[in-house]
Amino acid sequence: MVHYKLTYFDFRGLGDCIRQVFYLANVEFEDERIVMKSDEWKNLKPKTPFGHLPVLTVDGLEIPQSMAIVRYLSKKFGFAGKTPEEEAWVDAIVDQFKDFGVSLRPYIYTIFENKPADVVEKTKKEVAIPACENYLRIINKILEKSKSGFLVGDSLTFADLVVADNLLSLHNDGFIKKGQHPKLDEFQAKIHNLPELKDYIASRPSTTF
Ligand SMILES: N[C@@H](CCC(=O)N[C@@H](CS)C(=O)NCC(=O)O)C(=O)O
Repeated sequence: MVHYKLTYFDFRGLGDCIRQVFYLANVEFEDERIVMKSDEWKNLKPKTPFGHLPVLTVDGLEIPQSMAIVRYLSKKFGFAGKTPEEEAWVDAIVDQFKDFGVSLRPYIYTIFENKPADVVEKTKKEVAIPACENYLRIINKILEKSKSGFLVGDSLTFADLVVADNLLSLHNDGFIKKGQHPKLDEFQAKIHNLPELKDYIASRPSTTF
């Protein structure tokens, strides 16, 4: 049996969609959770392929980069799209999610660098909120056209996992208010209530992001 070990931090972040693929596929994995501000991470960081987590170890082979990992597992377990065109759309949505993350950076830095409250608020208003509105508009538009309620095709793909978990973070951060985007709320609930995921989602440590 293949031995999978996922090394990530003790929050959802970029790692939880990977954990969720294992639950969906009902495949055992070692879920190694590390505290970011710890000596354990300080010692491990230089030994990782790219100096970041997540890293997936497959029978001793290390694979870095969250989206490469989730795509690799999804291809193996059948959640990457059923045709080359579906695969392209799954990748496009995930790339859009990554672009959204990049566009939020100036705002996130104001928080990490403890900038004065007025600078944080200004960056939130001028950068983060418009970026968020643009991203949510794109996802909404895709869902409005979807007949299955999934983002691509008629079954779940890893794009659904990535987007649904990110929507939860945007709710937790106050970027989305309950009821403001019913289609997105409905979508997130649909994914997180899938029978294969429901118990894990209910029992996982509750973190803001
Ligand atoms: N593009 C990378 C980004 C990885 C990344 O930035 N990971 C963060 C946690 S989400 C990290 O390792 N932070 C700790 C550090 O850089 O020391 C991916 O998607 O895996």
